Amino acid sequence: MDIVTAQEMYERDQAAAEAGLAGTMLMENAGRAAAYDLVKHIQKSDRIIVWIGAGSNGGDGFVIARTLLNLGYTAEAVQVVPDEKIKGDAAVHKQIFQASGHTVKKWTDVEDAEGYLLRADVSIDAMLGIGVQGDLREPYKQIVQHCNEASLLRLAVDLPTGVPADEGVEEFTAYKADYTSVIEAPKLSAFLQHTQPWYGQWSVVEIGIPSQVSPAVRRSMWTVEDVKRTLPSRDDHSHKGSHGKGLVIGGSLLMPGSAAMTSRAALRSGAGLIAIATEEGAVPSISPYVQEATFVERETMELSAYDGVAAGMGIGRGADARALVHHVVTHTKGPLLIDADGLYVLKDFLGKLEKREEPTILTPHPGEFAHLTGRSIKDVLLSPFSLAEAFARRYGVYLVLKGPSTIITAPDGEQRVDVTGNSGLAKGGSGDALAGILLTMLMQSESMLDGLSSGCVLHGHTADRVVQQGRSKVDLLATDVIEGLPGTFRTLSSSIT
Ligand SMILES: NC(=O)C1=CN([C@@H]2O[C@H](COP(=O)(O)OP(=O)(O)OC[C@H]3O[C@@H](n4cnc5c(N)ncnc54)[C@H](O)[C@@H]3O)[C@@H](O)[C@H]2O)[C@@H](O)CC1
Ligand SMILES: [K+]
Repeated sequence: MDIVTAQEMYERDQAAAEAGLAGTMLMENAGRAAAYDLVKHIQKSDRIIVWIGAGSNGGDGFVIARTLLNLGYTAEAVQVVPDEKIKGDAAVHKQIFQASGHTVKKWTDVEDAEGYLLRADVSIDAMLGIGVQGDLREPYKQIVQHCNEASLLRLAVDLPTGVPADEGVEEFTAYKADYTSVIEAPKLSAFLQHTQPWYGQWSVVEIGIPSQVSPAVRRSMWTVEDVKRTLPSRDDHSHKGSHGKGLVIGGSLLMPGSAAMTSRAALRSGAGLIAIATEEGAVPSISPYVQEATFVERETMELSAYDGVAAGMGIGRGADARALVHHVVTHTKGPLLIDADGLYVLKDFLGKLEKREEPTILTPHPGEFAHLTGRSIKDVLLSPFSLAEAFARRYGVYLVLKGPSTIITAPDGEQRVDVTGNSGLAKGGSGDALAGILLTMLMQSESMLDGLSSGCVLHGHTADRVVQQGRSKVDLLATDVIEGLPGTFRTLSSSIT
């Protein structure tokens, strides 16, 4: 499913119009689709207010109110702006609403706003959508404040009023939705840490724009269904060499667990062979946890003898670590993933990445990405899509920017978003497990972007499954996720079991 900016959404509407789907038709489709989606959250006995703003989001509101009344719900349409502001397609639908025998109520006629809201059970916000610019003006602001304080179910259409569609906007006042029915495609703000909570739960309603006419968007969600569709199958005649021979360069005397978890996660994800290059003193702690792995010495390791290398977890941030990662970056010929401490020390010679011919994969969380880019974490969280794209293009790398919505960016700027996983993953070790899964995926997948996206979903989806099956978000450990991988592979494809 595509993820769009406001501009891309307008281009899509425009393309539909050129194909003959007039704005009024799309509005009818959007309003009806949203109404049928929203009623899943509404009881027949509920008293509903539909708030209608000045633009096309308000136009959707007239269609929604008419549809709800047709279905026998108790709904009032409240127009929050003067009549002359209702124009174009929205005016057409206002007229249809009135010609159907319904009355449009005006916000200016509402006396005792608090009492009015107290009598309602459900509020449907069709005030503003992707057209919002700057902070809310009146009367939107006071209506939003009243609604946010009232104890009613808050539903929204396309976006909660006031939430910007795009990234980069820090300050705004917005309607706090419990649920949002998103029109046609999710907007960037549905995935950002500071805007996503305003949506509540959300899902997307399809409004009839033919995909053939939609301008291509190089940004989409990657889901369990996509993993099922693309996961490499395991040939009956395969041998251990067919599934990838990987090298994990990580761990140290004080941090042996990281390399252990990365290696075990790689093997649990189907890698054929895993070798570990670690500090000698760490071997006794690592080997019992991952008996299938072999060990090589860092001084003599053959960096080009592997189908994939993952480096950096638990190596520390000192001069030795820096020299190690420099050596790895300049001598590894095949695909190379760098994580954790490796990213920290990489900062000093980022330019070396541009010279690599085989894929480089960096897997930072926002703090590590802030360090790599010299930006603040706040900037990264405000504009992760554009910063990730610029970085991936500049250094020619695949960037896996981890978070509740993980953004995977290819060197050509194409982006995927994985929203699986839960707060139980916000713990030490999660990144090590993910790096191991990604190491295997990058050795086995025909498309690097598909493989990395699937690796992220495998990790998050497994965490979700393990939590559903008895662990909680409080006690979930990275090792639980690794041991949950077999269950995930079993459920994903019959050809894998
Ligand atoms: N053909 C289309 O374009 C379709 C549009 N659709 C709906 O239309 C919406 C986009 O419509 P519009 O482009 O008219 O935009 P909006 O309906 O989001 O809002 C535009 C209006 O908001 C006012 N406004 C902007 N910022 C404001 C602020 N800070 N305070 C107060 N008022 C402000 C503008 O003056 C304008 O009157 C989508 O979100 C979607 O809900 C759907 O009906 C599907 C089809
Ligand atoms: K809205």
